[in-house]
Amino acid sequence: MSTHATRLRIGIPSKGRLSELAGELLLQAGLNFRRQNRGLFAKVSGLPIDLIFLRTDDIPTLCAEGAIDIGITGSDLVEESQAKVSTRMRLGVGGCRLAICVPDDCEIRAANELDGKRIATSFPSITKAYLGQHGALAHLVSISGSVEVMIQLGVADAIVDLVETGSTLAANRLRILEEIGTYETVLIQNDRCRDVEMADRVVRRLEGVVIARDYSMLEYNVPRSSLAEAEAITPGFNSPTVGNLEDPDWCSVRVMVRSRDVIDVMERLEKLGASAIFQTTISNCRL
Ligand SMILES: Nc1ncnc2c1ncn2[C@@H]1O[C@H](COP(=O)(O)OP(=O)(O)OP(=O)(O)O)[C@@H](O)[C@H]1O
Ligand SMILES: O=P(O)(O)OC[C@H]1O[C@H](OP(=O)(O)OP(=O)(O)O)[C@H](O)[C@@H]1O
Ligand SMILES: [Mg+2]
Repeated sequence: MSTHATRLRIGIPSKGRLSELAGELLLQAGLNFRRQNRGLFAKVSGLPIDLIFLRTDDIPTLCAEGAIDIGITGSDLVEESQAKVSTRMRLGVGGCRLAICVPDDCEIRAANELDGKRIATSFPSITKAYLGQHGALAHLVSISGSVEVMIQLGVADAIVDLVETGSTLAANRLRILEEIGTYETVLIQNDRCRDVEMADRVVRRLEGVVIARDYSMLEYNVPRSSLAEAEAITPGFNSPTVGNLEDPDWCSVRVMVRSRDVIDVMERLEKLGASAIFQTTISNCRL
């Protein structure tokens, strides 16, 4: 039986690209829930936590207002909303850029040339601030989606929108004029959290998953004479674990390595004389 008088409320995207990413992260962190078809509320099994399924762009405001204690949303939406919330952690997913874009064949070369032009965007606040810093006062047309088509529709001369792969820009014959910022999915928290202890527990669980997704465990044997060099290649998250082998001239090493660096690290260790080098996946961790 829980001793918590109140239940922690976590807001997560109900649909869209962040919805699945957020759900997977929570499940991997042991926050098990079952969402009924199109349901907007779910209990987390065995913990005093409720999940509320909300629109991604409403999550910063609802968190600042105290309707939810913590929430998962895009850092772009947090900035745009100017909501008074703290960013507890970056979740390592949903990376994208916000950029000013103009037609491929357009003469404009810098943001200050946009003075007096019409700009369509779902990010009017960030756009206004950025243009202001660059000496341009533009007429903003606030749109909630399909922003890239607005120039063709004759509504705008330029747009400010999110870019990930750049394929939407290419399909609409647009190019990036200037990049305003880079963003990713974050966990936010309000200052009047109902259960700070439980919120910290959720953060620790998510940290375990986010770090585990980024790192692999590498194990190898190396001659003791080369250990210092091997440790320089694989310094580990804190420090490598070194063990003895039957042969006193050799030792074994277990160490965390960023997954994207593993192939390169393996090659360097092999050159150094290491053998029996194994990479294993980490599915969760506490450091
Ligand atoms: N390629 C991308 N385009 C837009 N947003 C992205 C992209 N990659 C990551 N994101 C992040 O996802 C957030 C949008 O998430 P949301 O859950 O609203 O998904 P969506 O698929 O854009 O939904 P919608 O159908 O409302 O457009 C952005 O604010 C941003 O933080
Ligand atoms: O660089 P890319 O990989 O092409 O991704 C960027 C595009 O994806 C998003 O649109 P979304 O799919 O959310 O549609 P929307 O315009 O209806 O929001 C965003 O608004 C861009 O249009
Ligand atoms: Mg969208």
